[in-house]
Amino acid sequence: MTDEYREFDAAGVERSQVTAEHLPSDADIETSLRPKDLDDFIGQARVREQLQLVLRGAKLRGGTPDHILLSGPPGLGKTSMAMIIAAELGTSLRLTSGPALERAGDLAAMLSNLSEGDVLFIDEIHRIARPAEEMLYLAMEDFRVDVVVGKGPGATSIPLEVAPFTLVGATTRSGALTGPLRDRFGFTAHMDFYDPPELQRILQRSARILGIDLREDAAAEIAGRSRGTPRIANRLLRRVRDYADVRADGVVTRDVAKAALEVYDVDPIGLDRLDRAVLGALVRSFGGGPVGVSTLAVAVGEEPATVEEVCEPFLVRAGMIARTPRGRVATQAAWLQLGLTPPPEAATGGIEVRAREPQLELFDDTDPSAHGDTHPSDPDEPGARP
Ligand SMILES: Nc1ncnc2c1ncn2[C@@H]1O[C@H](COP(=O)(O)OP(=O)(O)OP(=O)(O)O)[C@@H](O)[C@H]1O
Ligand SMILES: [Mg+2]
Repeated sequence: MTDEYREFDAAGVERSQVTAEHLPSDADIETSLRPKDLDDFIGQARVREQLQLVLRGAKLRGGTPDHILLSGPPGLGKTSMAMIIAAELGTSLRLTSGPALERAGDLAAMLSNLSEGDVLFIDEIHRIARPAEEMLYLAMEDFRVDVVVGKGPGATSIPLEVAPFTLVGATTRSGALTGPLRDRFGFTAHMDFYDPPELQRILQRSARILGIDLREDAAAEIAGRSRGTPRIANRLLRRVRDYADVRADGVVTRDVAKAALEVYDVDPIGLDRLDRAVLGALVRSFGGGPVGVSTLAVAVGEEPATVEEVCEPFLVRAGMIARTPRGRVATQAAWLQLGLTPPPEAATGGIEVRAREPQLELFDDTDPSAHGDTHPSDPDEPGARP
């Protein structure tokens, strides 16, 4: 591994190659790999179709489209999509982020600089400060802002016109948005994890751009370990390229990809260090749950937000964690993933888990052979069936 690609966290621990978080080393490469227009954007067929209608409709009428909210886990293409929206509209994109808009004045300056039809992109919009958020309501609805000058009884508010613009907000936590803000978006696009064939096409496109000789079965292998996330797929591709260049003849075959991913500790379904830590804590320290997300975060030494936004969505999607009103619960798949026998009351995944009731029937009315898993009853295992 070359040093320029290595990332370390505050504690000096090397960052995993498979987290979906945006790392500084991504910056340049991501720019070159970003899809440029809607046709170039692979996957998210539904979102693309919906967006196309929103954008074309506005173009036909010669107006600006409604404000658009893009929501979904990190690395699925929200920023790319915002850039595409501006490109499709043939307007310019102004970029900022929620945490940068601490004071309403910052936002007022941004808004008053917009030209008609511009796209204003606010990344991490759920982190916008309250005063800026209130100013945004008015700007989104009436295309004006009230700038307060002075303090106390002498303060006056000066109304300021804002050119009609389209706000594109991106968030990894649409649930954290206040109701009034969410209501002011005319269209919300939910970006979902990509399936392996889509990731394979993304990898092949990236390989073409980066000049990597990537064989089809190798692309499939990497796609399967990318956690449904294009950013991770592209990152793994770069790691596999390093390996191919250093230890092979530069050609990425399936065997080269497999060997490389093994070196980088990417497990066959793409779980990373944090995923495994969360599953391990949930199962081993909390007996499978239910446990609150902040308790879980403390147990693995991470911020609750990271566990909730970066790690959990994929584990839920992979059917390993269930969210219940009483907390997070490990499903049978999670126990099996860790090589442990699931207790009888473990959820099967994707179902609502009920409060303390005898759940033995849960197994009895499923045909074990149907999912190739016989749930052996180990007499030493607590909770094993007689
Ligand atoms: N549909 C896609 N087709 C091809 N490449 C994609 C696609 N979606 C994302 N990518 C690639 O993944 C990278 C990450 O995407 P992007 O930065 O848009 O994600 P994001 O959702 O904004 O992430 P974050 O929440 O961390 O800001 C991009 O550089 C791009 O190369
Ligand atoms: Mg982004």
